[in-house]
Amino acid sequence: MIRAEGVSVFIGKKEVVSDVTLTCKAGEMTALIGPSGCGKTTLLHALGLLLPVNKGAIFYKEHNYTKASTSQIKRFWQQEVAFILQDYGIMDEESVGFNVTMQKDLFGKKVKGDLARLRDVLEQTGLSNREQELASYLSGGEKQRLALARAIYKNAKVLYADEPTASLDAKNREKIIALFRDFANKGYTVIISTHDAALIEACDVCYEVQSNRIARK
Ligand SMILES: Nc1ncnc2c1ncn2[C@@H]1O[C@H](COP(=O)(O)OP(=O)(O)OP(=O)(O)O)[C@@H](O)[C@H]1O
Repeated sequence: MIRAEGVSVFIGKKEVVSDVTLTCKAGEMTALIGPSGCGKTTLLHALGLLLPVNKGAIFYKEHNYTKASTSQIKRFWQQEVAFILQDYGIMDEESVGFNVTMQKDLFGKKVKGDLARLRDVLEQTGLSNREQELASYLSGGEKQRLALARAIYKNAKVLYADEPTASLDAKNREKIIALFRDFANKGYTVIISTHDAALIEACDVCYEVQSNRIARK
């Protein structure tokens, strides 16, 4: 569970996120919605501790992370969460397999980790048999699916996604929405910034960033 209490974020002198109080519950998909430029990505980044907040606090499991040390925040990123962001967080010069498992010999190219599970998550995300390929060969939509494969492999407890279906065709969109649903059904927290009507429809809670309104289905 991720909770924002009275959170405001300024970029320069501009208040981009204003006094947000929001709980993103475990087992639910929460959509951050609103017109372009209203602050969805900024709020998503603040909820993921990628951006400092200027007012208020972010809580994870009742622990106030606004006061956390750098090492506590790093542990949160490494052990608890996964990000599917617009700039992907994918290492282009590494293989697909490495990008999922994040394990290999220091100077080798061999993919390490749990290979059966790696192949399973690649199949789930429509990237079967591509573990040896360089990530730079993937399209934008494939890279987003690769980031989701990493999140599933990692068993992340909180998933942050920024416009995750923006560059997908209808078939892959459906597949990815179903995977997000599975994630939430396992009891994990899913937070998604999106304009996609089909994805919004699949969410349990919608938060309108501009008006600070919450709609629960
Ligand atoms: N690094 C930055 N420097 C200056 N302004 C920024 C920066 N990041 C965001 N902004 C501004 O903050 C506002 C909110 O941006 P944000 O990306 O959070 O909006 P968004 O709702 O996610 O938009 P979109 O739907 O178009 O992705 C915008 O006006 C944007 O120009």
